[in-house]
Amino acid sequence: MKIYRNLEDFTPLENAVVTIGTFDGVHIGHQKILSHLKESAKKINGETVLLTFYPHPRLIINPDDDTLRLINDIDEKVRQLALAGIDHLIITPFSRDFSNQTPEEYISNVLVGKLGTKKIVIGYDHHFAKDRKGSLADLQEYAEIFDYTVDQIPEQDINDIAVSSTRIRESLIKGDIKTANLYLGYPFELTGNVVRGDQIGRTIGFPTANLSIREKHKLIPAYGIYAVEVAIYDRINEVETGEYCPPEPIQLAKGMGYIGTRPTVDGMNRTIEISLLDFDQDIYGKTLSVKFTHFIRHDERFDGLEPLMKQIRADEAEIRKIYNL
Ligand SMILES: Cc1cc2nc3c(=O)[nH]c(=O)nc-3n(C[C@H](O)[C@H](O)[C@H](O)COP(=O)(O)O)c2cc1C
Ligand SMILES: Nc1ncnc2c1ncn2[C@@H]1O[C@H](COP(=O)(O)OP(=O)(O)O)[C@@H](O)[C@H]1O
Repeated sequence: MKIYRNLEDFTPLENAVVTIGTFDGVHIGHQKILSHLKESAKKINGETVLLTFYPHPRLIINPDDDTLRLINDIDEKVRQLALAGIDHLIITPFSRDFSNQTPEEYISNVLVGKLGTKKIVIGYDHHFAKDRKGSLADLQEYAEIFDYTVDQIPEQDINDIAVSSTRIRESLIKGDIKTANLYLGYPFELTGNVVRGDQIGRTIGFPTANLSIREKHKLIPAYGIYAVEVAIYDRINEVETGEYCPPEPIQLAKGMGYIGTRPTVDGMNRTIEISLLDFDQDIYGKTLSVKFTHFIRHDERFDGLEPLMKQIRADEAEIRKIYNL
């Protein structure tokens, strides 16, 4: 997959098969669109192009919007799209200029002029251009003039996509990892850098790597304890342009994930901590990608560190059983 961080850097293709959207989650509904895109491209010997926006359009339209909760950060999304087999990924800032084009300008400048679109795959409810005035009807109106075809994704499939996104978000908020992962088609993940905590962990026999999540708008699952699979990276760099190579982890490990306020030690803020099993290394400053596979229990207040340690030992036993460790 080739990545472009700007529409201007893209050279129009002979046979571009294009779709446009935020694709947050790249879940099973999105994956259906992406397979349709790939099949269509194969038929006309074309290449697949996905145009997405970053930062999220809602943040450009309303910068103070604090309600946006993303299933994927940008790196996670890029990796999932590469796995889905997209040929060209354009990540473009959703600027006012871009969004102020008329439907006709957008079709002729962007779709035809910049991308070389031969087929566009779009949902029946897709809107674009100034004031979201552009619709499927506009795409169809200009199809003959500009020599492209339009594939409309049926309403039922779009509803499925909406259901998937909603189900994933609701499930994560409840801690129902099983349902979230079912709709995602892969395990939900959090990516963050390891920062210093209060260093109590090592004194109770469970050192925990404290994660600072990189995406401010990332959806954080319910407080609780989870079984997690962790990939440790030296650092994941910013998404670069050019041929995409997924970053190589320096190590893989399994562990216990904790999300909560640490009520037992009168913690004030939410922390995300990972205690890795059969692991004893300094990983401050490293980047962790944490895949959530099972929910174990809710966050609880214990009467002191002794009962908390006893419970964490029980959590560990349960997680070892899950992973056969
Ligand atoms: C598997 C696991 C389960 C945990 N469960 C709880 C809990 O139920 N209640 C709580 O107050 N803290 C819980 N903690 C958080 C501990 O209080 C925390 O790891 C400890 O205070 C160390 O903090 P530190 O990272 O600042 O060193 C849990 C931590 C782990 C790794
Ligand atoms: N098994 C392990 N799981 C997680 N972190 C570990 C482990 N072994 C060693 N470490 C290191 O110890 C640090 C956590 O120790 P801890 O006493 O909990 O301090 P802090 O409060 O700074 O997180 C981690 O950031 C990591 O560098």
